[in-house]
Amino acid sequence: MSDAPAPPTLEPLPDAARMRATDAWAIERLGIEGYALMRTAGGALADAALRLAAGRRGRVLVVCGAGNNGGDGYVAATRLRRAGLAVDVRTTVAPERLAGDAARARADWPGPVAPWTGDAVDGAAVIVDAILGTGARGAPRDVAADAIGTLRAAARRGVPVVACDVPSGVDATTGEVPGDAVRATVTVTFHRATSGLWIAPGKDHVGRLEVVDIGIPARVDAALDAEDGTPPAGLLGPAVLDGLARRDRAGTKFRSGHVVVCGGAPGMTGAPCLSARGAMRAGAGYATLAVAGALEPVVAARAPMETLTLALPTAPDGGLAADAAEPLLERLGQRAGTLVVGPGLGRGPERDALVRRLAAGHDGPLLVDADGLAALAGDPEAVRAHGGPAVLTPHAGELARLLDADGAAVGAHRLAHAREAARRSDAVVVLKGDDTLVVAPDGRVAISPGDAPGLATAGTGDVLSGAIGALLARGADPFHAAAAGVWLHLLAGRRAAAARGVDGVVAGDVAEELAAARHAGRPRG
Ligand SMILES: NC(=O)C1=CN([C@@H]2O[C@H](COP(=O)(O)OP(=O)(O)OC[C@H]3O[C@@H](n4cnc5c(N)ncnc54)[C@H](O)[C@@H]3O)[C@@H](O)[C@H]2O)[C@H](O)CC1
Ligand SMILES: [K+]
Repeated sequence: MSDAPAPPTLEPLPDAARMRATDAWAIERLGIEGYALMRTAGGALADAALRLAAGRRGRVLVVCGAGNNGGDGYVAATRLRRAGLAVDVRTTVAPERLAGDAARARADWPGPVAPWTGDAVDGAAVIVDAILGTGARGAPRDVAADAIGTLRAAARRGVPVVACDVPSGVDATTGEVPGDAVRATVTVTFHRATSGLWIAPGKDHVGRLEVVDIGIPARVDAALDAEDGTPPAGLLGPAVLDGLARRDRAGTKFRSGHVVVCGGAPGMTGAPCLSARGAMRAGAGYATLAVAGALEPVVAARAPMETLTLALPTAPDGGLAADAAEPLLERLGQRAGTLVVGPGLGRGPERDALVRRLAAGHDGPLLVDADGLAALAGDPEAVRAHGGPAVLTPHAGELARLLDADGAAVGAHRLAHAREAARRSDAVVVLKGDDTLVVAPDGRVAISPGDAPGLATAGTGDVLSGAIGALLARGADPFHAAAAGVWLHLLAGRRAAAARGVDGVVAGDVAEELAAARHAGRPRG
């Protein structure tokens, strides 16, 4: 059973290399003048600065770097001056280092250009950051580093900052912030937002994001997609729901998808129940809670009434025993189940052995979450023993443990670590956060737009595991199931917050809202 083959079309988020290729294609193959692109870009930057300057007294400070990002800054300065504003242009490099369009933009600026000094921010009403763009490499160095630090301090004091294309110091591809970075009020980016603008920690420097059409035709993206093996990252949106299988008149509860949630331990019986509830509300026709026999009565009492329970061997500590694997595998095989292992599972050698035996023995879709991931600490390769589609759903701390990496390093290099986990496990990895990243072993990436603070509460991860499990059970391929599950969960979180207030949301509300999230705007879906 497989869903529609066409991949969902999400808003593309190219990396810096793809943006350069796009630029080059438009200029070299379509004959679009590079300086025309720069004039449009700089004009949009000036418009954003004008809006921020309204009602504020003082000069606009435009800080220009060595490349075309600085070139956009000179164009913006020229426009702002023409609009009647006092403009102070500062440069982080000697003007003779400028070349090409940037040198031309510098020459077209009718005012003086002074070298960067820290006191330039004094009395500035608005600052335009045109220091580093998609051509930046590594942590800011030299004068650029000094200027970025000063701009950051000015922003902290409340001076609005417009970033040109990307806040200087943020890596446009990965969202990494290797040194200091500008914190923008508004980031004006050109043609398409790059992936780094949506990935933490860079995402937190972007402020309001404006994507401006600078006249590069969409067919350039299509031509480059056809040339490249791996498409650019995509921003999750409603299109991710396209192609998901739906129930039909001739269907049965098993055809709607069977999810088996394996988890639960003394003191943690709610987690598997929330996961099962998420699965049922995301479309599963049938859900089974596979738990330690000693806990089965408790779980049965708490579980959604539409679910079944399966009592399995209990370990001396009251959680699941390693030899629960065989009866569970038998049940999975009988009823073509998707296995979600981990919610509230608890830790310890019995669980370590159980998770490994399940991964190796189950050949249907598998999702490993929470304590299930802890059982694979330092050994994501263990998932490779699993023959079928697999999804891992760690948050940063769980991913650090899985990879035996430093927690702070995972936070600073989220995309790189998610990619490493996907490569080593050969599974789709969902690295959870405000910028949830969905990464496939073949290099595909989908990024959540986030902005659902109501989800920051206990148990919402369990609901997500069930939702993705339901989509896997219905036959979606693991990347599509994971991406669609993350999107539905995000919408459900926003809906729950709209109904209850951000601080009143509990995980059960999110599970209940999954159904409405799936059907919103798609009455038949
Ligand atoms: N997207 C488009 O189609 C257009 C984009 N435009 C703008 O062009 C920049 C990219 O320009 P580029 O010259 O390639 O790179 P930068 O401006 O980012 O400058 C690179 C320059 O900076 C120096 N440098 C690199 N790394 C560091 C560092 N870590 N510390 C200090 N200095 C550094 C080095 O000298 C490099 O040469 C894009 O962002 C848009 O703003 C076009 O204007 C319109 C079309
Ligand atoms: K910039």
